[in-house]
Amino acid sequence: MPVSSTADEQSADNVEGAALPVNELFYSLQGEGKLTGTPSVFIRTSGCNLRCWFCDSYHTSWEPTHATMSVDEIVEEVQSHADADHVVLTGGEPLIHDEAVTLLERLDDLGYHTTVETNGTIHRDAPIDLASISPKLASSTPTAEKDPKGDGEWADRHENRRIDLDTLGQFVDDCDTQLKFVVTGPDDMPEIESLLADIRTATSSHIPDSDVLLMPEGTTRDELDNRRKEVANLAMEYGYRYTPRLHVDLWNDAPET
Ligand SMILES: C[S@@+](CC[C@H](N)C(=O)[O-])C[C@H]1O[C@@H](n2cnc3c(N)ncnc32)[C@H](O)[C@@H]1O
Ligand SMILES: Nc1nc2[nH]cc(C(=O)O)c2c(=O)[nH]1
Ligand code: SF4
Ligand SMILES: [Mg+2]
Repeated sequence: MPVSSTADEQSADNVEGAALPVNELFYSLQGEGKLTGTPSVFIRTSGCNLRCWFCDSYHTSWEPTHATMSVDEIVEEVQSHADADHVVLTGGEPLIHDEAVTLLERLDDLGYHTTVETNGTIHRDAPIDLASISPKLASSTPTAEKDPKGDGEWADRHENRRIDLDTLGQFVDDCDTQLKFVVTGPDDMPEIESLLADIRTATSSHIPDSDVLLMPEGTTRDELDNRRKEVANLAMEYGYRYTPRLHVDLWNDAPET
């Protein structure tokens, strides 16, 4: 479903009941994490509380764009992909929206397996089969040199918001989780190690190393060609999993993939 209206152009006034700003909704293969390769319907909401400089979904964060869809319309479109029994709710940051809970409850009632792709800063009580948490490292901060849009105006806000240990602990307590770190290079590893130790302290649940995934930063095949081997070697060195970005390998940076 191509979506081109902007937040300002379309209001929720003509949508009945619970509604969400949807940037795109499409059928693809899960490209990241433990369920890589699983046919899945993706619902990408718009709006985010962070601003990673590398965000591969620029039109949900730096320049949010969306159509407003009711939960009924979203569910109907999900069901039109008759062969899918997995749904991925992503964004943007999907959990900034109250109505994400209503949507997840409806999908759960219908028997779908739900994965939520989240930055782990907002926890909600909702039926989530896999919380795919990607805590943001210092290397994600949009400093003046890296800011894709301005001069680092978001850097402080991003830095202050990107990690909330209590919230991360709550996710691990409540849900099946994977911790999926975007890795830009070996310099990220000490922060991953110390953050993981802190999260393990913040939860009573065990986090096995097999639930920790290293994913190379990169939005195009060329960028991944330059980084994937180094990140794979780091996964072996530290005993964590490596996750590819299968959709980028297959379709590069095409929308709705
Ligand atoms: C666009 S985010 C949306 C969900 C949520 N806001 C988050 O960051 O987890 C979806 C996934 O893409 C990852 N991601 C975003 N930009 C990336 C990049 N340039 N390289 C690798 N992964 C990236 C995020 O870390 C997250 O795992
Ligand atoms: N195929 C595919 N798999 C994905 N897994 C997580 C994604 C996301 O943007 O959250 C994503 C995505 O954008 N495409
Ligand atoms: S938290 Fe996710 S959606 Fe938000 S800017 Fe970072 S990668 Fe993009
Ligand atoms: Mg993506």
